[in-house]
Order: sequence, then C-alpha cells, then structure tokens
Amino acid sequence: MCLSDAGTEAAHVPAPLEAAWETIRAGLRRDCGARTFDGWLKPAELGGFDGESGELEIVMPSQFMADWVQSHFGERLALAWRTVLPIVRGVKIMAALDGPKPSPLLVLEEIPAARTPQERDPSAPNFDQRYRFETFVVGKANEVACTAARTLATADSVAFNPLFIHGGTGRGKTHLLHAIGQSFLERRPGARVVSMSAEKFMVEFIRALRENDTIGFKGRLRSADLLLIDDVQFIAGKDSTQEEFFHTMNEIITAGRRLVITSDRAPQDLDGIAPRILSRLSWGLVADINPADYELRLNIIDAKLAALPGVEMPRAVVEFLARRISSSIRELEGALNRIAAYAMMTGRAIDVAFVEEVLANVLRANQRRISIDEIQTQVAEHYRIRKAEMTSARRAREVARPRQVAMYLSKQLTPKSLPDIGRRFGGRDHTTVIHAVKQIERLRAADSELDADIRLLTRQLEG
Ligand SMILES: Nc1ncnc2c1ncn2[C@@H]1O[C@H](COP(=O)(O)OP(=O)(O)OP(=O)(O)O)[C@@H](O)[C@H]1O
Repeated sequence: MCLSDAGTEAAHVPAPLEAAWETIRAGLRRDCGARTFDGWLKPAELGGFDGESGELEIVMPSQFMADWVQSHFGERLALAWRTVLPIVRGVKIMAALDGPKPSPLLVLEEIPAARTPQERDPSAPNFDQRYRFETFVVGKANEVACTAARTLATADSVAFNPLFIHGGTGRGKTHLLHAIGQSFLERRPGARVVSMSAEKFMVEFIRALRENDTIGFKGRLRSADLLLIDDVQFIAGKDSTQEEFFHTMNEIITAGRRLVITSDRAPQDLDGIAPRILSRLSWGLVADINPADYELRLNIIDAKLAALPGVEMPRAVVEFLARRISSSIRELEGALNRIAAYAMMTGRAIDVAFVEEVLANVLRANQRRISIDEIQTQVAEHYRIRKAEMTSARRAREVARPRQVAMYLSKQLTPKSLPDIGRRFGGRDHTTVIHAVKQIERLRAADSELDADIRLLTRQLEG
C-alpha cells in the first residue's frame, strides 16, 4: 500500500511518520552540525511509505543530492528510522520527479550509480562487502572454522574438501562463507564462484525441472570452481532435491573444485538428510563455531566500535555489554547499533544506565543462567577453600573474603535479589550482602590482584 507518490506536492504523510521525522532531523542536526545539516539534510522531505514492505521514501531536490545523502547518511538514516519507528524497515533516498535539474558543475561531479555484481552478471554472487576475513574477529570459539575457511579460500591446493561449518544462529557462518567467496575471487579473478542458500538451490532446481532446463541448472552449478551452500539443513526431508544435491557435491569434489557448506547443526544431528550425503561430508573437514566467550565478545565490540566513528563508549559499558549479551553476535551487533542510534537521536552520553534503558528487553532475554551454586563452587576452587565455607559462620579472613567475592559475583552475574543471595550464603541478612558488595567494589579499585581475580572468575563463569 503506497500512501503517497514521491515528489507530488499533495503527499499526505501520516502523523507518526511526521513526528518520527522531526526527532530524526533534530538528532541529525545535533550529530552532524548545522552546516552539513542545512546544506544537505534540511531539504530532505518525506515521500511515500509502503506499509507492506515497510519502505519509506525520502525525497531530495536533485539526483546529485540524493546520491550524496545516500552515500554519506544512507545507513544512518535507515538505522535511525528503524529505531525510532520500527514499522519503517527500509529507506529509499530518491530525487524529486519534478525537482530542479542539476547544474552543469554538479553534473561533472555526479557520482555514477553503483551497480551490484549481479546487475553486471546475473550469475555472479552478490557478496556482502562487510563480510570479509579482515572484519571477522577470531577467538577460541571460531578459530578452527576461520583457519579452515582461510585455507580453503587461499591455498593452491587443499587437503580437505568439502568444508562443513556448523553452529547456532548468529555466530558468523554466513560471514565466513562470504569471506571465503570474496577472498577466493580476489586471488583468482575470473574464477566461477556460485553462492546460494540450500533453499535457493531447491527453488532453482524445481524451476529447472518445470522449465525442462535441468541441463542448464546442472551446468551452472557443477562448473563452479567454488560452490558455497548456506543453511543446508533446509533440504532435510526433501528427497529429490537431496538426490540432485548429492550429485552436484560429488561432481564438484571429484573434479577437485571446492565446496563449502554451512548448517545450524552438526552432521550427526541433521535428521532427514540422506546417509550418503552425510558420509560425503565426513570426507572433508567439519568445523564448528561455538558461542563466543567473554573475551571474543569484548574484541568483537571493539572491532564494531572502530567502524562506528563518533560513538564514544566508555570501557565500563563495553564490558557490561560483553558480559550481558551472550546469545549471539548478531544480537550483540544489533545492540550496538541501537545504542548508537539512540545516543545520536537523544544527544545523551552513553553510560551503563543509558544502555540498561535502551536495551531493557534484550538484556532481559539474555539473562544469564549462572547459578549462585556455580559461583560458590568456582570461587571456592579459586581460593582453595571448601565450598561449605560459603555457607558457614566462620569469620576468619581466609574464608570471609572469598565469601564476599562470591556474594559480589552473585549480585553482578545473577538476577537474584539481595535477600535471596543472603539466604543462599547460610541464611545471612541482605545488609551483609550489601556490605560485601560495597567492600569488594572498594577493594577492587585499589587492589589490582583482587581485580584480576574477579575478572578471571567472571570470564570462567561466563564461559
Ligand atoms: N567473529 C565475528 N567477527 C565479526 N563479526 C561477526 C563475527 N561473528 C559473527 N559476526 C557478525 O554477526 C552477524 C551474524 O552473523 P552471520 O549472519 O554470519 O550468522 P550465521 O551463523 O550465518 O547465522 P544464521 O544461522 O542465523 O544464518 C553478522 O553481521 C556478522 O558479521
């Protein structure tokens, strides 16, 4: 449903869009300064909104301005809109149909419209430019998969084929797949790389059957120097697609061409996939991507922040996010974008309170399941005391301090209330817990050894 046509004067824009636009404009003005704003963004007007696709048009007086705003503010505008008014899922910046013609000077400078690789060659893969090895942060959870991916992409010959990468959602499988494709093509310009999801494989195969073009389909896939198939779990239970997939795999591998497959689960858990496909997979290398640990999450945030210039995030906030958002990297990335957009819009400084407010839902969903029992075990082991001392009445320093550390960590790492925590430490009062938390906070700031202990314990507990 299109509410209005871009560039027509009588465009009726619904009130919520108007209100959101005002907020976004105010944020942009604050963010980029009055000069840039007045020169480039002030003339922008709301165009049509398509309620079905969620696409909003922003209309500039000329094509040149539309291109400039697209390249300098396109992503930021889209992000701001999605944040302020989530029904807006995409933003299209366009020139007014009856806008002024660009001056000759501007024509000289006009930026040629970028064409996607697919527009140049419909069979060329459309890789996401952001998904490269250079932007993939490596840690314990993904180093085997990443090394294998790099080897497959760059080595003159590989000892394993296919490469099967598996892991839960949002852990970087697609990122690695695109990185392989781009890196392979850079080393071998002109090579034939075919990249598709298993779902697309199925859809295209069925279409080829219907259009009597299976020869064409087979030819396109089997002649690939590198074939990348994402989310293979999709073809579970689809027998004829699997039959075709098996022959494709076979031909690629026998011809010494390279094949990479990703899946959300390990081969042995792929129910509904033919045994001969699974056995073919086991000829190659199976690499998993585990959930990112605290260290890796910290490094990923740092890397993403480096790509968001102008976003000032204090160390305490970075650590807070790494600690609290552990479900997936996609979620971590989403949280960072949301914080950046809100900070831009409201002009507020980013601190922990701000982040707690902006991410309330995400943080709730990510509530860790670390138990007080685990904390007590880990702390007792670390300080080499008996776990029973966590609940005992002994006040000797060698047991009292570790007990306080465990109470402090229980407050930091679990959602339990102070009285709850007190009860779990031998029925102590909540004021004892408050005292422990304050005491450890104070000591931590002055005692680097204690600080290091707490960091280590936090890392171990968060896995
Ligand atoms: N190690 C990493 N370094 C940098 N960015 C990462 C890393 N891992 C994941 N990401 C980012 O997290 C987001 C989600 O990753 P990706 O789409 O590759 O996940 P996926 O495993 O394919 O998930 P799904 O199974 O849901 O498709 C992407 O934006 C990706 O760039």
